[in-house]
Amino acid sequence: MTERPPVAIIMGSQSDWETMKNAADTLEALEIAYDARIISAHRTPDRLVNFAKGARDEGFKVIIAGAGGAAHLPGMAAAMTPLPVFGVPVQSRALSGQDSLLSIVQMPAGIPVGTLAIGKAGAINAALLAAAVLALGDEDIAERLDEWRARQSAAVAEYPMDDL
Ligand SMILES: Nc1c(C(=O)O)ncn1[C@@H]1O[C@H](COP(=O)(O)O)[C@@H](O)[C@H]1O
Repeated sequence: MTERPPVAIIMGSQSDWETMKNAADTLEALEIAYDARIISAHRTPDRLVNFAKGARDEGFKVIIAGAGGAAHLPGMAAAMTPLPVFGVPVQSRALSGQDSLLSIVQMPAGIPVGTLAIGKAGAINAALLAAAVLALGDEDIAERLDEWRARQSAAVAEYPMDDL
């Protein structure tokens, strides 16, 4: 039997993929399998209910949810699953992602969403946090995460250069 991906990346629209692909690429760099799906609390509510209620039984361990504007997806997913949900505010055109950020971050006590930064950095960090959660119970992932960080440190020059 092939092992089920531990991470689900869900997003409100195809238009979010440009941002959320950064989470997928980061997971790939860490050799962590994921399943990416378009699910909208607004446009595909039944798909959300089916996914969120069944996510744990499907074998997922962490959910990364990206959405823009009135970004209800991460919170609604969190309401229907006990799995940790990391929310990525996608940068909206009208309000530069401020709307996405505030929609995701300001959850009522009792249903947490771990909210990341707006856009690409948030998507990358959501993947790294997902990896950190998985690393608690998986030494191979822990090792790959350490190596990833070491590579990142090594790539930062110690002194600034002119004419780059
Ligand atoms: N915030 C949500 C939800 C949701 O929260 O369920 N569903 C779609 N959307 C967002 O609408 C924006 C515009 O979507 P379109 O580009 O499809 O018009 C996207 O950023 C999406 O995440």
